[in-house]
Amino acid sequence: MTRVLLKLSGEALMGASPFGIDLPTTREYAREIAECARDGASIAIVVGGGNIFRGMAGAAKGMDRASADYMGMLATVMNSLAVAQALRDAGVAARPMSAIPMESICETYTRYRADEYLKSGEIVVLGGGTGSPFFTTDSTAALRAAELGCSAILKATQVDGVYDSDPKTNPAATRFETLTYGEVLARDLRVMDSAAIALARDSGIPIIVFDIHRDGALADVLAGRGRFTRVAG
Ligand SMILES: Nc1ncnc2c1ncn2[C@@H]1O[C@H](COP(=O)(O)OP(=O)(O)OP(=O)(O)O)[C@@H](O)[C@H]1O
Ligand SMILES: O=c1ccn([C@@H]2O[C@H](COP(=O)(O)O)[C@@H](O)[C@H]2O)c(=O)[nH]1
Repeated sequence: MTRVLLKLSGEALMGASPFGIDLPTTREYAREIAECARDGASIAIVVGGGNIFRGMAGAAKGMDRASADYMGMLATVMNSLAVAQALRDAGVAARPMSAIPMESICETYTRYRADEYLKSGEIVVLGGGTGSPFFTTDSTAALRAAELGCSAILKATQVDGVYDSDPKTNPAATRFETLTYGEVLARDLRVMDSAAIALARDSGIPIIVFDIHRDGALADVLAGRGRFTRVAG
């Protein structure tokens, strides 16, 4: 069975709203993820928090960086509860787990338990990032992919791959089909942070960057079809 780590951008959960969680959008992603799970994929999800809070933004406004980052991590726990609930509503077993203990809300992440749940066919939805400030959920995705033995990191985001500059600010940006980890780092292509790229490289885990907004995108990526950028060695 293919085991993959799906990194779901927090911003993707906003739908057309300016911030927060748009339930119809979240349910639509959940339906697609559930279908892939029913088709046999074993899926661990790391959820971002950019739709609710970004630590750097808080720090820029005068908060101390670590406190702002903890607020960001709490935002990812809220998102993971919403995603796990939407997955259950879509008919699959899904379990939110948090890197930061908050036992009346959800189970604390341990590698052993997450691995057991995945083996039994559940989807684990990992909130709280790494549990440490000064990191991101992209780094969390690379870390969890390595410790859970995932064959790929699927970065579900707002754009359909890695470009030579940010396509949201440069309409003339051109997309890559494939890149090496070294090229992403050397060219400072900021679709993921450099710590995440370095960790994926050191663990030999390919990263697939794709647009989550397209219908059927996840099933296509799992089948090696569709439009995406593959970052590997
Ligand atoms: N070279 C590049 N190629 C592609 N996208 C890029 C590049 N540089 C910057 N980006 C931007 O990176 C963004 C991907 O980040 P994403 O929204 O997935 O953020 P995240 O921090 O991983 O998640 P969250 O939304 O939870 O904070 C894209 O929306 C895109 O605009
Ligand atoms: O390990 C981690 C993960 C996240 N954070 C903080 O949370 C926000 C939201 O995560 P995104 O990856 O930007 O979606 C992030 O900006 C950090 O402030 C963290 O501190 N440690």
